[in-house]
Amino acid sequence: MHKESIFLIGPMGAGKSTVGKALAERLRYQFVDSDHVIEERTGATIPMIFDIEGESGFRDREEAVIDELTERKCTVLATGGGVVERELNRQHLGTRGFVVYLKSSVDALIQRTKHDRNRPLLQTEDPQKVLSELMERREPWYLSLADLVIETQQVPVHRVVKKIIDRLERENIV
Ligand SMILES: Nc1ncnc2c1ncn2[C@@H]1O[C@H](COP(=O)(O)OP(=O)(O)OP(=O)(O)O)[C@@H](O)[C@H]1O
Ligand SMILES: O=C(O)C1=C[C@@H](O)[C@@H](O)[C@H](O)C1
Ligand SMILES: [Mg+2]
Repeated sequence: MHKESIFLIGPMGAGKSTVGKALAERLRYQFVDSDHVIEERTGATIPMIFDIEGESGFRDREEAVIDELTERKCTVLATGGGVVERELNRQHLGTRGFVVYLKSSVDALIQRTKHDRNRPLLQTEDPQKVLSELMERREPWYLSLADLVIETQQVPVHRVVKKIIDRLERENIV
């Protein structure tokens, strides 16, 4: 099967944006990050959107952007960690491209995100608890959507990219 675009899914801090950019460069694909597109189109940061419109306002914007971006060809799409919350997003991701789940432990995710204020859901007393609860709900979706699961724990970004490319080439996806 030849699927033309690569969709990266996984929780906050999994490395979707970082890995996605490097992967797109290696494949000579376009890179697009749905969180960035939402911010550009809204003219506001994600924390501002959450403040003003709530999470559901953000999810509505995300759903519209995902519908559009999953139609693009030869693209690496980095999604937001909560993209799997909406059924329509799951349908589009699952039917329009090759889905890679970047997997990591909650501990590693916390380490990677702890200095970053740009993730409103983690600006709480106990981000570890919040992230664990989110993972409990979301991981079954990540796993069921994934054509490929890549462990990213203790693996530097360039090695994650190489692992993905090796699999894509071996399976004749790119
Ligand atoms: N494999 C890795 N090893 C170590 N650090 C990493 C790895 N992948 C990403 N990081 C670092 O973790 C942080 C979060 O990465 P990134 O922003 O790419 O995550 P994300 O999956 O896009 O998160 P979000 O869903 O919030 O957009 C960054 O500082 C990045 O440099
Ligand atoms: O996990 C989440 O729900 C989110 C992840 C980020 O990528 C952003 O999309 C936003 O901060 C929400
Ligand atoms: Mg990101």
